[in-house]
Amino acid sequence: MKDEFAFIQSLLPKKQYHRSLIKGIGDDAALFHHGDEYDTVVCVDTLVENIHFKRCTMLPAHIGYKALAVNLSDIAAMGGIPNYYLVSIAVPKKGWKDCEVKEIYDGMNELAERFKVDLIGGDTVSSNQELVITVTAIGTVAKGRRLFRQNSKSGDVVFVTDFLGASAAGLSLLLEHGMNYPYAKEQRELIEQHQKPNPQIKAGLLLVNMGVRAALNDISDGIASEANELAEASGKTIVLDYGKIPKHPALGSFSNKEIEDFVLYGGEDFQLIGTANKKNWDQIQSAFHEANIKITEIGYVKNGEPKVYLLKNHSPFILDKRGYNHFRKNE
Ligand SMILES: Nc1ncnc2c1ncn2[C@@H]1O[C@H](COP(=O)(O)OP(=O)(O)OP(=O)(O)O)[C@@H](O)[C@H]1O
Ligand SMILES: Cc1ncc(C[n+]2csc(CCOP(=O)(O)O)c2C)c(N)n1
Ligand SMILES: [Mg+2]
Ligand SMILES: [Mg+2]
Ligand SMILES: [Mg+2]
Repeated sequence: MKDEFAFIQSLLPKKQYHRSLIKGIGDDAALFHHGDEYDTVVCVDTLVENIHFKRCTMLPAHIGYKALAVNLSDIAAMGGIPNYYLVSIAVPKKGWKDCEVKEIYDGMNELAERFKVDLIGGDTVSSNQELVITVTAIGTVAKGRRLFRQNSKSGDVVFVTDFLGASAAGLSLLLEHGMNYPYAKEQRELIEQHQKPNPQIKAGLLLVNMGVRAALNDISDGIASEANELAEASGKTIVLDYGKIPKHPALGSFSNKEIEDFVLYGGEDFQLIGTANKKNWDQIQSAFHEANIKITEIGYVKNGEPKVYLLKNHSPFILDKRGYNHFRKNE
């Protein structure tokens, strides 16, 4: 296989059996009609040993925590509330103690308790080499209020939550020094963001509860990739200003080139990038301020080809859909 996204495009079904389906393949999660007040939202994501983590980058509890977090992040990107999750785990025949596998579940449980999500099932199998964990998350979103990637309109503000770049920087430290190294406080902050990302459920909900039109996507593959997904889904041009993108304050010891790579292409920050009507922007900012969630304007949407431009030192260049792509070489 050459390209993850081209493969997914080739899977789009030509027909649909159920009228209750609102959105299938193509967003962070699928959505279908459920009752009068809510729609159901469902997503699934997998972590694979030596692709998403190594034994030297994550403890078992981190693996569990992150496997659930990446799914709750997709629910957040739809403006949903997570309710349930299922876990499928393939455990290598050698190298994993029972208590370590249990710790994976302890890590999941820590996050599940925070967001009040119930473990309702799963599957347990063996594998020959590597550990694989797949989580399916199920939630609800207020009827008609979902935040699809295709919702961007010309004139919208582009925004991002919190800071970017921490996870990739944390990973680079872990790959260089491992977990048992006397890291400085700032370095530990970056590592924590990599091992235990915080799904922005509250941010998605704030937008939904305000009833504003917004497009939303969570940042798993890097902002360059996710901004392109918004542009493609909405058929609009997105212009981002590099100077306005909030870089994690603990990145200070890295070079400008490294910071740029982490922020634009690193991925796994699990922040939300979105667009919203300019006329609602003040209201959105106040609501986020009150909820103590950082949100930053980083660009705008305009009519044109579905592309992303990045303004750096006032000159624009095309920001390619580069970032993490399974099957492609990731620079
Ligand atoms: N193998 C597959 N079969 C069917 N649908 C798929 C498959 N892989 C991905 N999809 C669907 O394609 C869309 C995009 O998936 P993708 O995994 O890129 O999004 P994501 O989960 O938000 O990102 P990430 O996995 O990087 O966190 C989703 O609707 C997803 O359900
Ligand atoms: C050991 C190790 N090497 C590299 C990475 C980086 N990485 C792996 S998958 C991915 C994108 C998100 O995954 P997906 O698209 O499947 O959601 C990224 C940025 C890592 N986490 N651990
Ligand atoms: Mg996503
Ligand atoms: Mg996915
Ligand atoms: Mg991905």
